Amino acid sequence: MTAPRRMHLAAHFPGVNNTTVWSDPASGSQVDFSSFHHLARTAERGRFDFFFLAEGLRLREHKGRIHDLDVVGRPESVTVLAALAAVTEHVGLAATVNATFNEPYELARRLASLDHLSGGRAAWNVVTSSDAFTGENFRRGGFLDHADRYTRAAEFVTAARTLWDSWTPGGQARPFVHRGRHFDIHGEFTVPRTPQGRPVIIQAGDSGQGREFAASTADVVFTRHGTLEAGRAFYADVKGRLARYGRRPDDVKIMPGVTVVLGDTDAEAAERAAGIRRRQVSGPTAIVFLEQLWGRDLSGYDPDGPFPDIDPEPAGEVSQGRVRHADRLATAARWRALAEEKGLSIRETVIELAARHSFVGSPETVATALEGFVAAGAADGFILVPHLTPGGLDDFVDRVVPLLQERGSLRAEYEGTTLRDHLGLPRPAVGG
Ligand SMILES: Cc1cc2nc3c(=O)[nH]c(=O)nc-3n(C[C@H](O)[C@H](O)[C@H](O)COP(=O)(O)O)c2cc1C
Repeated sequence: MTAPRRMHLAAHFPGVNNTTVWSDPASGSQVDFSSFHHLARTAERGRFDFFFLAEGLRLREHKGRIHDLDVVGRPESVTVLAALAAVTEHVGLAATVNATFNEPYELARRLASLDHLSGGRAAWNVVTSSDAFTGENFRRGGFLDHADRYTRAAEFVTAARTLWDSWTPGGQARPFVHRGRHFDIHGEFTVPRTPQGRPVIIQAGDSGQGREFAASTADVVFTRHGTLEAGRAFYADVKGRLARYGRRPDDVKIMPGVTVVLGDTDAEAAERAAGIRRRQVSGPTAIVFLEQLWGRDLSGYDPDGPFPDIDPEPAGEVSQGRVRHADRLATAARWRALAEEKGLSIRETVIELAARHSFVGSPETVATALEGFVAAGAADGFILVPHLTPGGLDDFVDRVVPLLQERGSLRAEYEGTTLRDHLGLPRPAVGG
């Protein structure tokens, strides 16, 4: 029997979504350091590659009020990770930081500092942000179109690499120069070359441009394509783009964000999953979910009743922040067809659309399914998104991780010290 392929695992600290059941009595603070500490230590106990923090630069609004499904506020990622560096030893520390509103010199300095403080465990998830609403927080306002956001992001990473590479491995600072469309900078970088040479780059965009950016630049791709079929298509697409940049399939790790619900038996897990889904989508949550697409007030509808028979308002905006629907009428028609075909209420339809769990079953069932994804070329690993903070991955690490380790599909111990070591990525040569 050949050994199974090793998978890479990461832990996602819950953020802006309705995955997290903040109303659960077992749910803790999203701000207290003890929450970050607990989840990061759990990830390390499970020999995960990295701990991941998302970023939202503006609290979403719904009907002019702070969106009550969101965590109301959270601390800045690099700062949190710097504190975690002191209380963890091995696990990678990945910060989502926007490339539209920051500047290369300042961010490269912060990430290089994190790489030093953590002994080579820093990663940067390069996101571009999607809206003028977020931009209003900044001096630059809306600032860039979708297309320009990726050219800026690509140039941002190139500039950051120039800065990271400007010190010789021997410890000499050399002047740097970067001249491009978005940045024209030169000078001397203040942070010596870091343990990883350069922090790991993660990318999370899904458009053609986002995928191209990932293929040219990223070490890890965080994707939403968490079903077997969609995962395989995405995986083949992104890996197929690499050769154009002189890269090999193994140079980029593809990691979908997934949820796991465990039980002693598959039946018990299925029952728990159904209960969690209902808590993730309350009646009012379901109406809000629909209003985001409809762009109009639907508060008169009964969440346990049939789907609205009126159409969305094509130009209506009741929500501000990261909700995007390309074609509202077509999407509404699709949702309505699903409701009618299965005889579902509004709430049941939203549960079906928004709260499906990726892996549900006993520890054996889940371990086998995760391995199946990797074997089938749908993923190189997974970013686990728990529904509870901070204890939501305790069970996974206690019950699934030992099985994966026994079967050889997950490392039993860390074999290197840096995040690049965990991911099997070489330390880049200066200027390479
Ligand atoms: C799985 C996933 C996670 C993301 N996480 C964040 C995030 O934490 N913060 C953020 O500002 N944007 C996040 N984004 C948004 C992307 O950076 C990007 O702005 C957005 O997907 C639009 O780009 P696209 O059209 O290429 O998909 C995420 C996107 C995906 C697919």
